[in-house]
Amino acid sequence: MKEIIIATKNRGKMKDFEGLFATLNIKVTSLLDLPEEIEDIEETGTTFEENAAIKAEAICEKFGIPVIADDSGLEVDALNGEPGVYSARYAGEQKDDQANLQKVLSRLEGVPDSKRTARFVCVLAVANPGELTIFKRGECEGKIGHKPAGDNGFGYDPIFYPIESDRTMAEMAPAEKNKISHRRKALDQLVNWVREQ
Ligand SMILES: O=c1[nH]c(=O)c2ncn([C@@H]3O[C@H](COP(=O)(O)OP(=O)(O)OP(=O)(O)O)[C@@H](O)[C@H]3O)c2[nH]1
Ligand SMILES: [Mg+2]
Repeated sequence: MKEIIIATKNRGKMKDFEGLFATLNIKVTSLLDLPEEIEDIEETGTTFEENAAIKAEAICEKFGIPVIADDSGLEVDALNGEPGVYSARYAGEQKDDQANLQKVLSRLEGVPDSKRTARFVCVLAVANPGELTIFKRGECEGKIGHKPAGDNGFGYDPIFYPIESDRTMAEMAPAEKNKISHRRKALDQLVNWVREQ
């Protein structure tokens, strides 16, 4: 079985990836699974692409092997695209999913359903030693609800209704989220690209 490192410390993302890569017969290892502790990588970019490249290239350089990184987030139209690249730390440095989603809900108070459109974005960067980093992007359109619902997933999943769904992403089974998610779409693009090589 092939193995690939995903430059992430986010357990929610890793759960998604484990499901997504299982069908490809690839074992995924996160930065939390490595024997040595990996220092936090500062995400100084202002785009998903920049931050994904920073993470993938830092770990690729350290180990000299191919690495995938995921930079992702939620863009809410009524908030001019916020929280965007700052999704993980929207309510502060402690990366608190509950506080983050409550902040979105309170900023959207009084905003009618028709204006609660949003999307999840996922950019995957693949860094290979001595090669240019490549990027694949996936987006999942939806709407922000009025209160959290569901216990699955992570982050903003309990307040995000994918388009034409009457359930939030946190109310969906993991396999169901993995059929329609931004992460799934970005990975599909990446798999297609690999097949074309
Ligand atoms: O409900 C959600 N379902 C998702 O599927 C999803 N994907 C991303 N997000 C949000 O966007 C941040 C990523 O920020 P991010 O890419 O910098 O990752 P992170 O800092 O959490 O971990 P790392 O991969 O950098 O180690 C996350 O923390 C979440 O708040 C999601 N929320
Ligand atoms: Mg991060």
